[in-house]
Amino acid sequence: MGPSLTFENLTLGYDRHPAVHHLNATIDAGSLTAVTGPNGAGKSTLLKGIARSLAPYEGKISVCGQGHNRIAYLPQQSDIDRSFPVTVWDMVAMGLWRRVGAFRRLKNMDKHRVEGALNAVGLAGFEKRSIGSLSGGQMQRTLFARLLLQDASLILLDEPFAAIDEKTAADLLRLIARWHGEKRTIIAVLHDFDQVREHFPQTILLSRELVANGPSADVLTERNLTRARQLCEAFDEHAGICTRGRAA
Ligand SMILES: Nc1ncnc2c1ncn2[C@@H]1O[C@H](COP(=O)(O)OP(=O)(O)OP(=O)(O)O)[C@@H](O)[C@H]1O
Repeated sequence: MGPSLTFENLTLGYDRHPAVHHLNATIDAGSLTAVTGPNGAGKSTLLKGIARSLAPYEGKISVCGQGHNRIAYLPQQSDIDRSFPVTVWDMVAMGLWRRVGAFRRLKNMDKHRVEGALNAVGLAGFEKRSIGSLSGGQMQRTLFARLLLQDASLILLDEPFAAIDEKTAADLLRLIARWHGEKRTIIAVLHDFDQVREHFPQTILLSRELVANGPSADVLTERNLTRARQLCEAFDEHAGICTRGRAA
């Protein structure tokens, strides 16, 4: 079972400007949650906070339960340097680092694991290709194969289906459903509300602050979406960290 998460008065930001503001919400252990909201709503920032690549200005994120340290984070494709000279095989094999160490040779069993992950994402035969030569969809499949090997209990996906075709999205959604069946906790930043309604039981609707949190059908109402848009439009980009919600 993956861990549960609690956000308590969480404020995250950059250069003292808040991007996620006074967030209070919970994510259940083993749940499949979409984080959605307008552009600039703080969705990627929230994932960075959970992945611990960004420390809170205020409040905290508690990750509780077994395997709370086994976090896999898939950043947006635009954040990944594809000019790095590495093959598909090596990129996927990096998913085993935690288990085998970065500099140890792979045993036969590990090699079978890498092959299995490549087969699972439909990339058999691509082993020797450099990642710089892949299409966007093939790169995303490569990154999902690496996630398969990471065997994490908390999986963070930032816009995993941006700029990929329907077939690839459907294949990757099946992998996500498999992880959900294995009771891992999965959090994905998404923009397609129909996709969220169909495949993600829980949603956090964010617009710097929390708009709504709960079952996707209850969260993704016209009323909430309008409120999210209004909040984002009204937000002052230059606002500093405020003291609202700060303990006296
Ligand atoms: N590294 C950074 N330095 C300074 N400001 C940043 C940085 N990253 C994001 N921001 C700002 O923080 C705010 C939230 O950005 P974030 O990327 O979290 O939004 P998002 O909801 O993921 O947006 P999108 O849907 O466009 O990807 C934006 O105003 C953005 O300009």
